[in-house]
Amino acid sequence: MATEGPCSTPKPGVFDLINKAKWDAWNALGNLPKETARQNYVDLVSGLSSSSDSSSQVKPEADREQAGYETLVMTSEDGITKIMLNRPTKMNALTTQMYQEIMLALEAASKDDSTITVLTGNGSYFSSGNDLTNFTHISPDEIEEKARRGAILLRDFVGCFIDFPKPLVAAVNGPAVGISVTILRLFDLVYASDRATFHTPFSHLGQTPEGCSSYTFPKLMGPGKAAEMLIFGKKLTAAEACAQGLVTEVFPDSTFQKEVWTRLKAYSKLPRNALRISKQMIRNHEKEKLHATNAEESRILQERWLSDECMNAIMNFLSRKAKM
Ligand SMILES: CCCCC/C=C/CC(=O)SCCNC(=O)CCNC(=O)[C@H](O)C(C)(C)COP(=O)(O)OP(=O)(O)OC[C@H]1O[C@@H](n2cnc3c(N)ncnc32)[C@H](O)[C@@H]1OP(=O)(O)O
Repeated sequence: MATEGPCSTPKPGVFDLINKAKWDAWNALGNLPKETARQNYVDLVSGLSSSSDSSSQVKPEADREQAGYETLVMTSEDGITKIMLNRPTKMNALTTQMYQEIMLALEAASKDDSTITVLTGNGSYFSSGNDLTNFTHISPDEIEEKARRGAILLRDFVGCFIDFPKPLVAAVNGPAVGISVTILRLFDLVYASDRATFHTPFSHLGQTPEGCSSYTFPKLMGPGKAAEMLIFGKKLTAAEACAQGLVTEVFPDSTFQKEVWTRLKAYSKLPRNALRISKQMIRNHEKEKLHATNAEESRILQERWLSDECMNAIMNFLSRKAKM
Protein backbone atom coordinates (compact mmCIF):
# COMPACT_ATOMS: atom_id res chain seq x y z
CA MET A 1 0.00 0.00 0.00
CA ALA A 2 2.73 2.42 1.00
CA THR A 3 4.50 1.88 -2.32
CA GLU A 4 1.78 0.82 -4.76
CA GLY A 5 -1.44 2.53 -3.60
CA PRO A 6 -4.86 0.83 -3.27
CA CYS A 7 -5.12 -2.94 -3.67
CA SER A 8 -5.69 -3.90 -7.27
CA THR A 9 -4.28 -7.43 -7.66
CA PRO A 10 -6.54 -10.54 -7.65
CA LYS A 11 -7.22 -12.21 -4.28
CA PRO A 12 -4.89 -15.24 -3.67
CA GLY A 13 -6.49 -18.69 -3.29
CA VAL A 14 -7.83 -19.84 0.08
CA PHE A 15 -4.88 -22.15 0.79
CA ASP A 16 -2.22 -19.56 -0.10
CA LEU A 17 -2.35 -18.49 3.53
CA ILE A 18 0.55 -16.04 3.70
CA ASN A 19 -0.25 -14.13 0.51
CA LYS A 20 -3.94 -14.18 1.31
CA ALA A 21 -3.25 -12.59 4.73
CA LYS A 22 -1.09 -9.89 3.09
CA TRP A 23 -3.77 -9.27 0.44
CA ASP A 24 -6.53 -9.05 3.09
CA ALA A 25 -4.53 -6.50 5.10
CA TRP A 26 -3.80 -4.45 1.97
CA ASN A 27 -7.37 -4.64 0.73
CA ALA A 28 -8.72 -3.63 4.16
CA LEU A 29 -6.99 -0.25 3.76
CA GLY A 30 -9.38 0.56 0.90
CA ASN A 31 -8.57 3.82 -0.86
CA LEU A 32 -6.19 5.19 1.78
CA PRO A 33 -3.81 7.56 -0.12
CA LYS A 34 -0.35 6.10 -0.76
CA GLU A 35 1.32 8.95 1.20
CA THR A 36 -0.84 8.37 4.28
CA ALA A 37 -0.15 4.65 4.18
CA ARG A 38 3.58 5.35 3.89
CA GLN A 39 3.49 7.74 6.87
CA ASN A 40 1.54 5.19 8.93
CA TYR A 41 4.15 2.56 8.08
CA VAL A 42 7.04 4.88 9.03
CA ASP A 43 5.31 5.76 12.31
CA LEU A 44 4.77 2.09 13.08
CA VAL A 45 8.36 1.08 12.33
CA SER A 46 9.91 4.01 14.22
CA GLY A 47 7.64 3.22 17.15
CA LEU A 48 8.89 -0.36 17.10
CA SER A 49 12.56 0.55 16.77
CA SER A 50 12.52 3.22 19.47
CA SER A 51 10.84 0.82 21.86
CA SER A 52 13.41 -1.88 21.14
CA ASP A 53 16.46 0.43 21.45
CA SER A 54 17.18 -0.55 24.97
CA SER A 55 15.34 -2.71 27.41
CA SER A 56 15.51 0.09 29.99
CA GLN A 57 13.31 2.18 27.72
CA VAL A 58 10.68 -0.48 27.26
CA LYS A 59 7.83 0.52 29.46
CA PRO A 60 6.69 -2.79 30.90
CA GLU A 61 3.00 -3.61 30.55
CA ALA A 62 2.47 -1.77 33.80
CA ASP A 63 -0.26 -2.86 36.18
CA ARG A 64 -2.56 -0.17 34.82
CA GLU A 65 -5.07 0.60 37.55
CA GLN A 66 -8.29 1.92 36.13
CA ALA A 67 -9.77 4.88 37.90
CA GLY A 68 -13.38 5.47 38.78
CA TYR A 69 -14.04 2.54 41.14
CA GLU A 70 -14.39 3.00 44.89
CA THR A 71 -15.08 -0.56 45.97
CA LEU A 72 -12.94 -2.42 43.42
CA VAL A 73 -9.43 -2.31 42.09
CA MET A 74 -9.43 -2.95 38.36
CA THR A 75 -6.14 -3.53 36.57
CA SER A 76 -5.02 -4.77 33.15
CA GLU A 77 -1.70 -6.47 32.56
CA ASP A 78 -0.35 -9.24 30.33
CA GLY A 79 -3.69 -9.67 28.55
CA ILE A 80 -5.52 -10.18 31.83
CA THR A 81 -8.06 -7.79 33.34
CA LYS A 82 -8.31 -8.30 37.08
CA ILE A 83 -11.32 -7.12 39.05
CA MET A 84 -10.50 -7.22 42.75
CA LEU A 85 -13.20 -6.78 45.38
CA ASN A 86 -11.76 -4.24 47.77
CA ARG A 87 -13.54 -4.08 51.13
CA PRO A 88 -11.21 -6.37 53.05
CA THR A 89 -12.25 -5.13 56.50
CA LYS A 90 -15.86 -6.12 55.70
CA MET A 91 -14.79 -9.43 54.16
CA ASN A 92 -15.65 -7.98 50.73
CA ALA A 93 -19.37 -8.00 51.52
CA LEU A 94 -21.20 -6.74 48.43
CA THR A 95 -22.89 -3.38 48.83
CA THR A 96 -25.33 -1.93 46.30
CA GLN A 97 -22.53 0.29 45.01
CA MET A 98 -20.30 -2.75 44.62
CA TYR A 99 -22.85 -4.67 42.53
CA GLN A 100 -23.08 -1.64 40.29
CA GLU A 101 -19.32 -1.19 40.02
CA ILE A 102 -18.81 -4.89 39.24
CA MET A 103 -21.34 -4.60 36.40
CA LEU A 104 -19.50 -1.55 35.04
CA ALA A 105 -16.15 -3.33 35.37
CA LEU A 106 -17.45 -6.41 33.53
CA GLU A 107 -18.85 -4.20 30.79
CA ALA A 108 -15.46 -2.48 30.42
CA ALA A 109 -13.57 -5.79 30.53
CA SER A 110 -15.82 -7.27 27.84
CA LYS A 111 -14.72 -4.48 25.50
CA ASP A 112 -11.04 -4.04 26.39
CA ASP A 113 -8.21 -5.78 24.60
CA SER A 114 -7.56 -8.36 27.33
CA THR A 115 -7.94 -12.07 26.72
CA ILE A 116 -9.07 -13.23 30.16
CA THR A 117 -11.01 -11.55 32.98
CA VAL A 118 -10.41 -12.54 36.58
CA LEU A 119 -12.49 -11.82 39.69
CA THR A 120 -10.77 -12.09 43.05
CA GLY A 121 -10.87 -10.63 46.54
CA ASN A 122 -8.49 -8.44 48.52
CA GLY A 123 -7.60 -9.69 52.00
CA SER A 124 -8.55 -12.90 53.73
CA TYR A 125 -11.99 -13.42 52.14
CA PHE A 126 -13.10 -13.86 48.55
CA SER A 127 -16.44 -12.36 49.59
CA SER A 128 -18.93 -12.75 52.44
CA GLY A 129 -21.79 -12.32 49.97
CA ASN A 130 -24.53 -9.77 50.06
CA ASP A 131 -23.83 -6.97 52.54
CA LEU A 132 -26.62 -7.44 55.04
CA THR A 133 -26.70 -3.71 55.73
CA ASN A 134 -28.16 -3.35 52.22
CA PHE A 135 -31.41 -4.18 54.00
CA THR A 136 -31.12 -1.55 56.72
CA HIS A 137 -32.03 2.12 57.05
CA ILE A 138 -35.27 1.57 55.18
CA SER A 139 -38.48 3.13 56.42
CA PRO A 140 -41.57 0.84 56.41
CA ASP A 141 -43.18 2.67 53.50
CA GLU A 142 -40.04 2.15 51.39
CA ILE A 143 -39.59 -1.58 51.97
CA GLU A 144 -41.55 -2.85 48.99
CA GLU A 145 -39.95 -0.44 46.57
CA LYS A 146 -36.49 -1.29 47.94
CA ALA A 147 -37.18 -5.03 47.46
CA ARG A 148 -38.41 -4.39 43.92
CA ARG A 149 -35.26 -2.44 43.06
CA GLY A 150 -33.08 -5.05 44.78
CA ALA A 151 -34.60 -7.77 42.60
CA ILE A 152 -33.88 -5.77 39.45
CA LEU A 153 -30.31 -5.15 40.58
CA LEU A 154 -29.83 -8.84 41.36
CA ARG A 155 -31.24 -9.90 37.99
CA ASP A 156 -29.04 -7.42 36.11
CA PHE A 157 -25.96 -8.36 38.13
CA VAL A 158 -26.28 -12.10 37.53
CA GLY A 159 -27.24 -11.40 33.90
CA CYS A 160 -23.82 -9.77 33.34
CA PHE A 161 -22.12 -13.03 34.32
CA ILE A 162 -24.44 -15.12 32.12
CA ASP A 163 -23.69 -12.93 29.10
CA PHE A 164 -20.00 -12.24 29.70
CA PRO A 165 -18.35 -12.98 26.35
CA LYS A 166 -14.74 -13.78 27.29
CA PRO A 167 -13.17 -16.49 29.45
CA LEU A 168 -14.00 -15.57 33.03
CA VAL A 169 -11.93 -16.88 35.93
CA ALA A 170 -12.56 -16.75 39.67
CA ALA A 171 -9.44 -16.73 41.84
CA VAL A 172 -11.07 -17.66 45.14
CA ASN A 173 -8.45 -16.45 47.60
CA GLY A 174 -10.41 -17.28 50.77
CA PRO A 175 -13.88 -18.11 52.10
CA ALA A 176 -16.85 -17.39 49.87
CA VAL A 177 -20.42 -16.91 51.11
CA GLY A 178 -23.85 -16.55 49.48
CA ILE A 179 -23.98 -14.99 46.06
CA SER A 180 -20.19 -15.12 45.72
CA VAL A 181 -20.55 -18.92 45.74
CA THR A 182 -23.59 -19.31 43.53
CA ILE A 183 -22.25 -17.21 40.65
CA LEU A 184 -19.13 -19.40 40.45
CA ARG A 185 -20.94 -21.83 38.19
CA LEU A 186 -21.17 -19.00 35.63
CA PHE A 187 -17.34 -18.76 35.48
CA ASP A 188 -15.24 -20.79 33.08
CA LEU A 189 -12.52 -21.62 35.61
CA VAL A 190 -12.63 -21.50 39.39
CA TYR A 191 -9.25 -21.70 41.13
CA ALA A 192 -9.37 -21.86 44.91
CA SER A 193 -6.93 -21.57 47.78
CA ASP A 194 -7.11 -24.57 50.12
CA ARG A 195 -8.18 -22.03 52.78
CA ALA A 196 -11.37 -21.21 50.84
CA THR A 197 -14.74 -22.50 51.97
CA PHE A 198 -18.06 -22.36 50.15
CA HIS A 199 -21.14 -21.51 52.19
CA THR A 200 -24.70 -20.67 51.12
CA PRO A 201 -26.67 -20.07 54.33
CA PHE A 202 -29.84 -18.99 52.51
CA SER A 203 -32.37 -20.77 54.74
CA HIS A 204 -30.65 -19.43 57.87
CA LEU A 205 -31.31 -15.97 56.45
CA GLY A 206 -34.91 -16.74 55.46
CA GLN A 207 -33.80 -16.44 51.84
CA THR A 208 -33.64 -18.63 48.76
CA PRO A 209 -30.97 -19.46 46.16
CA GLU A 210 -29.84 -17.00 43.49
CA GLY A 211 -27.07 -16.77 40.89
CA CYS A 212 -28.89 -19.47 38.86
CA SER A 213 -27.78 -22.01 41.50
CA SER A 214 -31.29 -23.52 41.78
CA TYR A 215 -30.65 -24.83 38.26
CA THR A 216 -26.84 -25.08 37.98
CA PHE A 217 -26.03 -26.75 41.32
CA PRO A 218 -28.39 -29.76 41.04
CA LYS A 219 -27.23 -30.19 37.46
CA LEU A 220 -23.60 -30.07 38.55
CA MET A 221 -23.59 -32.12 41.75
CA GLY A 222 -26.94 -33.91 41.79
CA PRO A 223 -30.03 -32.86 43.74
CA GLY A 224 -28.91 -34.34 47.08
CA LYS A 225 -25.57 -32.55 47.32
CA ALA A 226 -27.18 -29.35 45.99
CA ALA A 227 -29.87 -29.61 48.67
CA GLU A 228 -27.25 -29.93 51.40
CA MET A 229 -25.69 -26.69 50.26
CA LEU A 230 -28.64 -24.62 49.08
CA ILE A 231 -31.41 -25.77 51.43
CA PHE A 232 -29.51 -26.81 54.54
CA GLY A 233 -26.51 -24.46 54.29
CA LYS A 234 -23.76 -27.10 54.46
CA LYS A 235 -20.36 -25.40 54.14
CA LEU A 236 -17.92 -27.13 51.76
CA THR A 237 -14.16 -27.12 51.98
CA ALA A 238 -12.21 -26.29 48.82
CA ALA A 239 -11.42 -29.98 48.33
CA GLU A 240 -15.11 -30.90 48.66
CA ALA A 241 -16.15 -28.15 46.26
CA CYS A 242 -13.55 -29.44 43.80
CA ALA A 243 -14.88 -32.99 44.14
CA GLN A 244 -18.38 -31.64 43.34
CA GLY A 245 -17.09 -29.83 40.24
CA LEU A 246 -17.77 -26.33 41.57
CA VAL A 247 -14.02 -25.65 41.81
CA THR A 248 -11.66 -26.46 38.94
CA GLU A 249 -8.47 -26.82 40.96
CA VAL A 250 -7.28 -26.23 44.51
CA PHE A 251 -3.85 -24.75 45.33
CA PRO A 252 -2.01 -24.52 48.67
CA ASP A 253 -2.67 -21.09 50.14
CA SER A 254 1.07 -20.40 50.42
CA THR A 255 1.57 -20.69 46.64
CA PHE A 256 -1.95 -19.79 45.46
CA GLN A 257 -1.18 -16.35 43.99
CA LYS A 258 2.04 -17.41 42.29
CA GLU A 259 0.63 -20.60 40.76
CA VAL A 260 -2.66 -19.10 39.62
CA TRP A 261 -1.14 -16.03 37.97
CA THR A 262 1.60 -18.05 36.27
CA ARG A 263 -1.06 -20.34 34.84
CA LEU A 264 -3.29 -17.47 33.74
CA LYS A 265 -0.44 -15.57 32.11
CA ALA A 266 0.31 -18.63 29.99
CA TYR A 267 -3.39 -19.00 29.05
CA SER A 268 -3.65 -15.31 28.18
CA LYS A 269 -1.14 -15.80 25.35
CA LEU A 270 -3.46 -18.19 23.52
CA PRO A 271 -5.32 -16.78 20.48
CA ARG A 272 -7.88 -14.37 21.89
CA ASN A 273 -10.67 -14.89 19.38
CA ALA A 274 -10.44 -18.67 19.52
CA LEU A 275 -10.81 -18.56 23.32
CA ARG A 276 -13.77 -16.21 23.12
CA ILE A 277 -15.57 -18.23 20.44
CA SER A 278 -15.01 -21.55 22.25
CA LYS A 279 -16.33 -20.04 25.49
CA GLN A 280 -19.45 -18.80 23.74
CA MET A 281 -20.00 -22.18 22.06
CA ILE A 282 -19.89 -23.91 25.44
CA ARG A 283 -22.11 -21.36 27.18
CA ASN A 284 -24.68 -20.57 24.49
CA HIS A 285 -26.48 -23.90 24.89
CA GLU A 286 -28.15 -22.88 28.11
CA LYS A 287 -28.17 -19.09 28.12
CA GLU A 288 -31.94 -18.84 27.74
CA LYS A 289 -32.50 -21.28 30.58
CA LEU A 290 -30.07 -19.34 32.78
CA HIS A 291 -31.81 -16.02 32.12
CA ALA A 292 -35.21 -17.56 32.88
CA THR A 293 -33.86 -19.09 36.11
CA ASN A 294 -32.26 -15.77 37.09
CA ALA A 295 -35.54 -13.90 36.56
CA GLU A 296 -37.48 -16.44 38.62
CA GLU A 297 -34.95 -16.53 41.47
CA SER A 298 -34.94 -12.71 41.63
CA ARG A 299 -38.74 -12.60 41.70
CA ILE A 300 -38.91 -15.12 44.55
CA LEU A 301 -36.19 -13.31 46.53
CA GLN A 302 -38.09 -10.05 46.19
CA GLU A 303 -40.89 -11.74 48.16
CA ARG A 304 -38.53 -13.38 50.66
CA TRP A 305 -36.90 -10.04 51.54
CA LEU A 306 -40.32 -8.86 52.77
CA SER A 307 -40.82 -11.92 54.98
CA ASP A 308 -40.51 -11.93 58.78
CA GLU A 309 -38.08 -14.85 58.53
CA CYS A 310 -35.68 -12.80 56.47
CA MET A 311 -36.01 -9.56 58.42
CA ASN A 312 -35.50 -11.35 61.76
CA ALA A 313 -32.40 -13.20 60.49
CA ILE A 314 -30.81 -9.99 59.28
CA MET A 315 -31.62 -8.16 62.52
CA ASN A 316 -30.02 -11.09 64.42
CA PHE A 317 -26.82 -10.77 62.40
CA LEU A 318 -26.67 -7.02 62.78
CA SER A 319 -27.35 -7.09 66.53
CA ARG A 320 -24.61 -9.69 67.22
CA LYS A 321 -22.13 -7.05 68.32
CA ALA A 322 -24.64 -5.39 70.61
CA LYS A 323 -25.20 -8.74 72.38
CA MET A 324 -21.45 -9.38 72.87
C1 LIG B 1 -29.18 -6.24 45.50
C2 LIG B 1 -29.32 -7.33 46.45
C3 LIG B 1 -28.82 -8.63 45.90
C4 LIG B 1 -28.93 -9.67 46.97
C5 LIG B 1 -28.35 -10.96 46.58
C6 LIG B 1 -28.50 -11.94 47.68
C7 LIG B 1 -27.47 -12.63 48.12
C8 LIG B 1 -27.62 -13.60 49.23
C9 LIG B 1 -26.36 -13.79 49.98
O1 LIG B 1 -25.27 -13.43 49.59
S1 LIG B 1 -26.58 -14.54 51.45
C10 LIG B 1 -25.04 -14.37 52.28
C11 LIG B 1 -25.00 -13.14 53.12
N1 LIG B 1 -23.82 -13.16 53.92
C12 LIG B 1 -23.75 -13.62 55.16
O2 LIG B 1 -24.72 -14.08 55.72
C13 LIG B 1 -22.43 -13.51 55.87
C14 LIG B 1 -22.55 -12.64 57.08
N2 LIG B 1 -21.26 -12.51 57.74
C15 LIG B 1 -20.79 -13.43 58.58
O3 LIG B 1 -21.39 -14.43 58.84
C16 LIG B 1 -19.45 -13.15 59.18
O4 LIG B 1 -19.20 -11.77 59.11
C17 LIG B 1 -18.32 -13.91 58.47
C18 LIG B 1 -18.46 -15.42 58.73
C19 LIG B 1 -18.31 -13.65 56.98
C20 LIG B 1 -16.94 -13.47 59.01
O5 LIG B 1 -16.96 -13.61 60.42
P1 LIG B 1 -15.75 -13.06 61.31
O6 LIG B 1 -16.12 -13.30 62.73
O7 LIG B 1 -14.47 -13.61 60.81
O8 LIG B 1 -15.70 -11.50 61.00
P2 LIG B 1 -16.78 -10.39 61.39
O9 LIG B 1 -18.12 -11.00 61.44
O10 LIG B 1 -16.32 -9.67 62.59
O11 LIG B 1 -16.72 -9.47 60.09
C21 LIG B 1 -15.85 -8.35 59.99
C22 LIG B 1 -16.68 -7.14 59.63
O12 LIG B 1 -17.31 -7.36 58.38
C23 LIG B 1 -18.72 -7.23 58.49
N3 LIG B 1 -19.35 -8.17 57.56
C24 LIG B 1 -18.86 -9.34 57.11
N4 LIG B 1 -19.72 -9.89 56.26
C25 LIG B 1 -20.77 -9.07 56.15
C26 LIG B 1 -21.98 -9.10 55.39
N5 LIG B 1 -22.27 -10.12 54.53
N6 LIG B 1 -22.84 -8.09 55.51
C27 LIG B 1 -22.57 -7.04 56.33
N7 LIG B 1 -21.43 -6.95 57.08
C28 LIG B 1 -20.55 -7.95 56.97
C29 LIG B 1 -18.99 -7.59 59.93
O13 LIG B 1 -20.21 -7.06 60.34
C30 LIG B 1 -17.82 -6.92 60.60
O14 LIG B 1 -18.08 -5.54 60.63
P3 LIG B 1 -17.68 -4.65 61.91
O15 LIG B 1 -16.22 -4.84 62.09
O16 LIG B 1 -18.08 -3.27 61.55
O17 LIG B 1 -18.47 -5.22 63.04
